[in-house]
Amino acid sequence: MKLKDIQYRFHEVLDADYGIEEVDSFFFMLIDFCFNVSRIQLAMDLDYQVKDTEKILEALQLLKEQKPVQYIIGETEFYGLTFKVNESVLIPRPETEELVECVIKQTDNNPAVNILDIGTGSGCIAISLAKNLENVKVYALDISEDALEMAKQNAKLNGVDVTFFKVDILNVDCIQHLKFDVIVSNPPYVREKEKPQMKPNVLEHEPHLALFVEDENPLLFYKAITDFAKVNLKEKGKLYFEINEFLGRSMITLLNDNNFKNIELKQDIFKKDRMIKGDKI
Ligand SMILES: C[S@@+](CC[C@H](N)C(=O)[O-])C[C@H]1O[C@@H](n2cnc3c(N)ncnc32)[C@H](O)[C@@H]1O
Repeated sequence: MKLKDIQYRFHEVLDADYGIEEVDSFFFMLIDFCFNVSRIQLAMDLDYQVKDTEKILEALQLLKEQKPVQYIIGETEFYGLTFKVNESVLIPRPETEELVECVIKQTDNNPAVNILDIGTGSGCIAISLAKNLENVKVYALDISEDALEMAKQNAKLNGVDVTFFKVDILNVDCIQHLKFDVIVSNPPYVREKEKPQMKPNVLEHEPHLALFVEDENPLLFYKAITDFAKVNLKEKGKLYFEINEFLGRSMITLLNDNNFKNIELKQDIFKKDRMIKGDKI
């Protein structure tokens, strides 16, 4: 079968759900994954033929069912690194790369540093920091055994040493003895009431444990992590959060009320409040 005919079929089946550009991007990712054929190779040979089409047509069906392409392929890219992903971990987002960038810039020239990533999921934050910073010891925790399994595979894949713990940060007691220079977290922050605005591929396939928090207590995780940081950050240690774009002001108040200083609220590339940092005095 000609690849061009498969591309035509992709557009026929998926354009109404995703739009032309996104469907092309799925198609090119999938021909690379299924046949090891690049977009350029196809452009140079428009009659390119493939034999075993079962895998790509199955992927087309899964996309129609709103399964994210990253779960179909089983991996994604984050901060220039490859991460394995499955439905037990959130697909790492570009906004989170900005958080990593910010931690790296502010940690770069420091001597030996202990870092903790809370709610590590795929391990994307912890592993990117371990890969890009020298003289760091990186720890990461999550409540989900399955997510930790994936994160451990990703640490191995990227050749870094990260110590993982299974911990419920809302009921934490077992790592009280460790002190950190940096604590970073992208915890669950989507309020249940925001569900109607979410796309079905996120809502139906990504882990709700990673996404949602009750409407009545949207800062639940931030409060617990701030309390934890008050005890477990070293003096002058830094606390970094990715945040819900609607809760920037409340987050400033939370950090202020807990005596954090040099608070910086930052926006992402879409000009939405997305990151906050505070220093423990
Ligand atoms: C928004 S995801 C972030 C995943 C990853 N750090 C990232 O940025 O892509 C939040 C993570 O917090 C974890 N989590 C949820 N409740 C938790 C709890 N009570 N204690 C520890 N981790 C929790 C979820 O399993 C999920 O991996």
